[in-house]
Amino acid sequence: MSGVLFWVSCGPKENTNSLVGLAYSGSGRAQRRFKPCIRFVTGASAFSSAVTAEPLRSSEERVYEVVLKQAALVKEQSRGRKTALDFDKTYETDFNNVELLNAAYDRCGEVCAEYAKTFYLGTQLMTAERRKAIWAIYVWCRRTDELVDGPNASHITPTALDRWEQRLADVFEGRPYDMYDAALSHTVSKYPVDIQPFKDMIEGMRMDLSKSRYNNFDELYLYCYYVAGTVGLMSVPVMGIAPESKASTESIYNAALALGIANQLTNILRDVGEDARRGRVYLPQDELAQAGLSDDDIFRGKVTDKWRKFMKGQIKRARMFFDEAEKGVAELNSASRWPVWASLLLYRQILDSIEANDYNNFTKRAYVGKMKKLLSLPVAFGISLLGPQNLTKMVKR
Ligand SMILES: CC(C)=CCC/C(C)=C/CC/C(C)=C/CC/C(C)=C/[C@@H]1[C@@H](COP(=O)(O)OP(=O)(O)O)[C@]1(C)CC/C=C(\C)CC/C=C(\C)CCC=C(C)C
Ligand SMILES: [Mn+2]
Repeated sequence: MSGVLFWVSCGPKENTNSLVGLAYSGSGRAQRRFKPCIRFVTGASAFSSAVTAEPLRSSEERVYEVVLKQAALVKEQSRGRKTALDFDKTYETDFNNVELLNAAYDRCGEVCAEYAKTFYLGTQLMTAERRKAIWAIYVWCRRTDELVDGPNASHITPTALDRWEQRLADVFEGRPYDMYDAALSHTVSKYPVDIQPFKDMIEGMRMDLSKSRYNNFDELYLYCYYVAGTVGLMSVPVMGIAPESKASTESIYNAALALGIANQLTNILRDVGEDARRGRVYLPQDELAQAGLSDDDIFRGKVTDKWRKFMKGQIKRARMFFDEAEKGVAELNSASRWPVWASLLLYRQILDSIEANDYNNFTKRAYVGKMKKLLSLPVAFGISLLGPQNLTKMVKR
């Protein structure tokens, strides 16, 4: 992959970068047949989509196909199709490129340290190569999210997202536009990372532009996959699977997907009030109706017994996704487990905080205090070494 370091300045005409505030800050295996797992609403999938010609498939089934494809790619690599070593050799022969490349990765690390301090700390145990690659992926995700969530979000059009996607294709083909892209270009050449989850994340951003209500959990699940489940699928090929793991690749990817879904559901539950003030309701409309609630109750923002009961159910489902995710962490390369446990523990505690706020997610932001955040790091470290059960046993002793 020569040429990865020569990013071209003639990117998409609309400078998507300038719309992404942080971009130039500078500182900134149980073989399983498909089995729909965590379903709350068990009725037939209401996800019929606009594409009526397609047979009715639930979002979970559609997403599981992506999971299988990603898992197959990793297997291909382990059969020796493309090895990290081959690429290292290419770069080690050109010192200047290596210097530039390192600078590009350093910039990614800086962004990561600025935007996600705890996560950045958590990456410190990973091998230098993997850590840098995770930073590069993080930065691309952050920039993509900033397109629709950042200060210039109101100017973002579907065309801008199309350009961002074209640029992504260029990055995957070794034609990066800037330093951050260059790091990602190198990462995707080195690890068996597929473009599909990246494209899907952009699809999630498109969804955010056009959709502000979700009829049922099936629709919400798809959205959560797009904007967060994809992160799990992008990260596993870099974090690596433990050589001693007996689990199927599919089951590990499934756990990674579950962690993304759990995180996003948690985000949604935390931000109910904030989202409502932007005219958005991510909670499934049919479940709200079943609980005797409507958008108006959300806009009114009063914590009632109906609301508490509804929220308990939503929190329970998010926790089930976290539980599903936990099963996969022990299968990752040992050095990669720590940041994953750290992020899992931190996010799951947001759910505890919503409960502690007596389910007032209209005007009180659930958060994890500094002390608890800091404590999560050694706890995550302990779990990543000993496993959750063994750690609990040790603590109880
Ligand atoms: C080790 C580790 C945690 C790696 C992931 C690193 C990475 C590439 C993170 C990217 C995160 C990102 C910027 C995503 C863009 C879309 C987005 C913002 C999603 C939400 C994240 C939370 O961010 P924040 O609180 O800042 O949200 P606001 O924008 O402020 O609303 C998400 C909720 C999703 C994040 C999803 C993950 C971190 C999934 C992680 C899953 C894995 C790493 C797989 C682990 C593997 C197994 C086997 C369990
Ligand atoms: Mn966001």
